[in-house]
Amino acid sequence: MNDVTPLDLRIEALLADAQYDDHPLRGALNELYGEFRSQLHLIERVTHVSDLYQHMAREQNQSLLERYRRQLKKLEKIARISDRYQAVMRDLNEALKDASNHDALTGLANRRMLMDALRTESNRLLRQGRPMTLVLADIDHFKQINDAYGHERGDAVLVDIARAMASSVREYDLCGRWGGEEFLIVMPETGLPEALEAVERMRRAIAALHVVAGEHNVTASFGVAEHLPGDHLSATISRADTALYAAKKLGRNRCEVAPAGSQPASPAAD
Ligand SMILES: Nc1nc2c(ncn2[C@@H]2O[C@H](COP(=O)(O)OP(=O)(O)OP(=O)(O)O)[C@@H](O)[C@H]2O)c(=O)[nH]1
Repeated sequence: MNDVTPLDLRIEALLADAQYDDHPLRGALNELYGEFRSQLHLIERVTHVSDLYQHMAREQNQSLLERYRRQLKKLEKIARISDRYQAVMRDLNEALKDASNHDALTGLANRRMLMDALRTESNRLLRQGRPMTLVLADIDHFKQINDAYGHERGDAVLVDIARAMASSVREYDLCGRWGGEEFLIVMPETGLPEALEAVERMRRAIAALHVVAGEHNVTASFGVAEHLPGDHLSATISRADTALYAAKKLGRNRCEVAPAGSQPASPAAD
């Protein structure tokens, strides 16, 4: 409501005064004042509607802001869940990769990982023109452990021997389980003299476990073959195997070195 001003009071008093009833300007003043009041009323209504509109717009803005904040919170929650899900998937993938590359019993590299490493290393060494050495190790009289103490004890001995061998090689050598009670050690950029030193460390570490198999302390035999750039992998593995067989024949708990250069196996497996 508009306030009544002193001018309003004055005009209203003039219009009410009987002495001006016949004044020629009275009618015009009355009309003008009436017009003024109705314009004022109109302005008040427009102002009121505008206030209402602004209030509604403010409310709408606030509810939009509120909805935006709620959506943002939901999105943040979804992003957190997605991050956690991705981390779980990453861990699962790692675990899967780890399981597919490692032997479940000993934790060493399995045959698949050994073959991958062999291919990678032989290609790298071919480019660099450098040798590597492969060592096949086989536990002696292992069957007697199983026969005397049971398969579980045999498994435990395999784990101990695997640990002893892996800790006897350098960190860039790869010691893996080739199968059964047989192990393969890949020694990149390694010539025969260094490889034989590592084999001797392994042989001693196994003997030092003092695991008894029947009448024997458990030992291992080793076959060593140098892989020169250009050699076929399958041929080198085969030479190491032949040398291992020779070590067994010559009394076990020893190492034999394959003669250089002979390529007995088919290169098709490379
Ligand atoms: N406990 C256990 N035994 C295994 C495993 N893999 C292979 N073997 C056993 O290892 C034994 C290997 O026996 P053989 O091949 O006769 O060789 P060995 O008794 O070690 O004799 P030499 O190699 O000639 O010195 C077998 O009895 C297999 O059952 C395994 O994962 N766990």
